[in-house]
Parts: sequence; C-alpha cells; structure tokens
Amino acid sequence: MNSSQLQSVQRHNEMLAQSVIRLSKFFEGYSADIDNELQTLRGHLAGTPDFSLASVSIGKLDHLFQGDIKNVRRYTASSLSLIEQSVRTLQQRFAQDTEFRTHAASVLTLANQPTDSLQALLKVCLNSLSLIQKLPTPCDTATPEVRTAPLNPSITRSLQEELQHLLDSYTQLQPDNIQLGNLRHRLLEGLNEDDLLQACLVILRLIVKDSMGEAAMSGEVIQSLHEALGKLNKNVEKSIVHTHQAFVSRQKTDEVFKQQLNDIEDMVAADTGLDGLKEQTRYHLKKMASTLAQRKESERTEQQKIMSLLSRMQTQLDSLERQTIDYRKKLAQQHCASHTDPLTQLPNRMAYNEKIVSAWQHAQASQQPLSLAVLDIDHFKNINDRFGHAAGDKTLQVVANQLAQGLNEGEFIARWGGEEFVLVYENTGPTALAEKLEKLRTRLMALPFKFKQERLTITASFGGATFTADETAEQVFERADQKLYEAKRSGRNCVVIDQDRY
Ligand SMILES: Nc1nc2c(ncn2[C@@H]2O[C@H](COP(=O)(O)OP(=O)(O)OP(=O)(O)O)[C@@H](O)[C@H]2O)c(=O)[nH]1
Repeated sequence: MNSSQLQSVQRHNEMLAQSVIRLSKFFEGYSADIDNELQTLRGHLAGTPDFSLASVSIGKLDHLFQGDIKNVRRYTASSLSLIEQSVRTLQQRFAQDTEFRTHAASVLTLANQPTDSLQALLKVCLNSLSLIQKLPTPCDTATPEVRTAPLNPSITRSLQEELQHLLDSYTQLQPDNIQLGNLRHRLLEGLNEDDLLQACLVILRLIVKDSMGEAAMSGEVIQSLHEALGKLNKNVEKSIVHTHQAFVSRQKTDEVFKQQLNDIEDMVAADTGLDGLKEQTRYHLKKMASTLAQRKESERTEQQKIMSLLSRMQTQLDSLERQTIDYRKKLAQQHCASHTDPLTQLPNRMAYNEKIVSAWQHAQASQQPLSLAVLDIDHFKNINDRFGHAAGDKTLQVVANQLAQGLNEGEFIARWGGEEFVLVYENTGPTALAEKLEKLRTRLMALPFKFKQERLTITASFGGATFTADETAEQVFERADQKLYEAKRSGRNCVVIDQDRY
C-alpha cells in the first residue's frame, strides 16, 4: 500500500471512529452499565481506532439495549396481568349487572390480545379506568348498602389543598378542558365529600394518562435508537470487512508484482539476446501494466463502497441526532413544566424541595447562615368572593411577579400552593432576613390594584426562621409557618421572625 492509499484508509477509519463516537453520545444516561460501556467504546476509538475491540464493545451495548427492551416488555406483561386480575375481581363482585359484565369482558379481551408495546398497555389502562364510570351504584347491586364513615376534616382539608394544587397545574396545561375548569372553580368554592372523591378520580385518570404517555415516549425512543444502533453496527461491520478485503486484495497484487519482477530477473539472467530481451520486456511490462490497472480498478470500487457506507452512516447519524435533539427537548420541557407553577410561572414546590437541599449543602460548606420565609396574601378569599376567581388568578400572577422582581442573587421564591409562597435566603441570618422581608412587604403594598374601578391595596403576612445546625428543612419551615400565623393573628400585613433558636 503506498502512502496516499494508507492516508486515505486512515482518513476513512478516523471518520468512521468519529461517527461512532458522536453516535455514542446519544445513548448516554439510560443506565450506568450503558454509560460505562460507551466510555470503553470511545476509548477504543480515540486516537488510532481499534475497530476489532470497538466491535466487541458495540456487541455488548447491543446486548444491554436488548435487556432494556426486555424490561419494558416485562413491565408491560406484569401490568397487564395486574389489570386482568383487578378487572376479574370487579366482574365477580358485580356479576349481577349485565352491562358492567359486558364492559369488563371487552376490557379483558383487549388485555388478552398479544401486546408488548406501551401504547397498547396505555389503551388497556384507559379502558380499565373507564370501568369505574360503569360501576353500578350501591342500589343497583344486590348487596346491602354499606355506609362509609365520613372523612376526617383534616384529611378532607389536605385532600382539598392537594387537589387544588394539581388542578391548578392541569388547568393551565389544558386550558380548553371544560371539565377541569369547572371542577377547579367548584373546588375553590368548596366541595362535599362525594364531589371531592369524584374530583380525585378525574385527576387520577389524568395522571395515569400522562405518565403512561411519558413511559410510552421513552420506550419508543429507546426502541428506535436501538434499531438505529443495530443498523449502524451492521454498517460498521461491513466497513471493517471491506477494509480487510481491500487489504487482502492489495497483498495479492503485491505478490503478483513480485512474481513479475522475478520473471524479469530470470529473463535477464537467461541472456536471450537483445531482440528476445526487448520482446520479453515488452511482454512483462504489459502484464505489469494490466495488473496495475486491475489493482487501481479494484481499489476504486472498494473506495466507492466504503464512501457509500460512510455516507449511509452519516445519514443515519443525522437522523439519530435529530431524534435525540427532539427527545432531549421534550425531556427538558417536561422537566421545566414539572418544576414550574403554571399559573404564576414561579418555581413550584418540587423546585423548592430541590432548592432547599442544595442551599442547605451550600450553607454547610460555606458556614454561612440560611433562612427561609413563608408568605400568605391577606384576605385573599375576599378578592375571589367579590371579583371572581379570574380576578383572584390575575392577582396571584401580579403578586408573584412583583415578589420575584424584588429578589436579589442568592434569594429564591416558589409558589407553595393557593395564595402562599415560600422564600429561601442564602447567606442571611435573622436580622438581615427581617430587613429583606420588610422591604418585600412594602414593595407589595405599593402595587396599585384596581378591581372594577375600585382601588385596592394587597398586603401579605410573613413568617421567617433561620436554620440551626441540627434542624431539617421541614422543621425550619414549620417554625416559619408558626410565625406566619402569629403575623396573621397580630393583625396581618407584618413580618414575624423566629429569633429564639438562632
Ligand atoms: N383565584 C384563586 N383562588 C385561590 C387559588 N388557590 C387558592 N385560592 C383561594 O384562596 C382563598 C384562601 O382563603 P383563606 O385560606 O381563607 O385565607 P384568606 O382569605 O387569604 O385570609 P387570611 O389568610 O386569613 O388573611 C380560598 O378561598 C381559596 O379558594 C387560586 O389558584 N386561584
């Protein structure tokens, strides 16, 4: 192989290695095993690529992805069997109700159809959930009516709060969903126990539908990435075979050349006279020229094959890159949505839970004080009652915006739920906390609100506390919350800080 051919093969190999390295980045983050193997694969391909070891590594990755798909299938099968058991139990329980029995039978038929996809599982789940609507009421069944004990008022209250929170999120995400909108308004006005449980059901259905959709999306992406990796793996193997074949064919023509040179040497040694020598030389030169032409032709064909393989791989990579970018975008959107309160666009409780952990770790490491505060808008119910819930919602948005704009670096706000917000202040002790909250309180009071030509001042009450060494975030929150109620009891529109423990 001459140096330009050698360079060309090296260039192809490097392009191939870079393509596989690029591809390997798409698969990061599925599991620790896959990440480890990807790292090994990149090691084999970095610098001077070793395709034999890389191929072993790709084989292992293929095996790991197959395992992932098997897990999805196993999950689907066990979920289906669970659904089947539950539907059968319901069918036996309401055996007298023909309509219910028929509906349950159709769900069982659906669950028994061969399926290994998450979409099919989702369909079965939704059909099973629709059975709840068809459940006969107690007077429809032959069994005696059982009176359930009324719900404990504190459970009812926390159920109501949680539902309110979930409904806030879902109504913002699905503003055209009339059922949700109505439910939210009814909840704001207060629901009886039956309606409360009905509302739980509606929300549960939405959550199941959402999470199944999410699982189906991840399953599909893993499956399609796996298929694409399989195709690419085959092309890498082909490319290795082609490169090897080209090497063997070059070795063969080298042998032929060597033989032809030996023939010329023999001919010269045989001393056949000038004319014979001329004639034989012409003959041998022709043979060599023909061998050379054949060799060039076969090298050209091999190069074309490798180039077309590389270009196919490039197309596959581009499509994979697009798929992965789409998937990552969707994941980022989901992450953002799950950490944002849809009404006010402030971080939500989940975001607060993450923030307080990192702020606490930072405070420990830097030995700086950390404080938190809870804030509740005063007489907010009045706004809803007098001007309607839409005006209440708008007020929450304006207040949230005003509060967020009043914060500096190292300060964080989240909507806790309803008309309550939680604040985190890094590098802040109780005295500075009191000053900062006081500023926020006056900033809020300065907001000019106008409802139906009536000017109103919106105020809020604040409770604050600073972490001590042995406290959890929940305990500090509890202390701040108690101070908030003290602020409410002492006339509202004020700041109360827990100074005792710090
Ligand atoms: N419009 C609207 N109202 C909400 C929302 N979340 C909670 N609420 C209402 O906020 C009101 C809070 O009322 P209360 O807990 O009695 O408190 P308050 O009227 O602010 O009175 P104090 O806290 O004692 O000053 C309830 O009527 C809830 O229905 C929401 O997202 N939008």
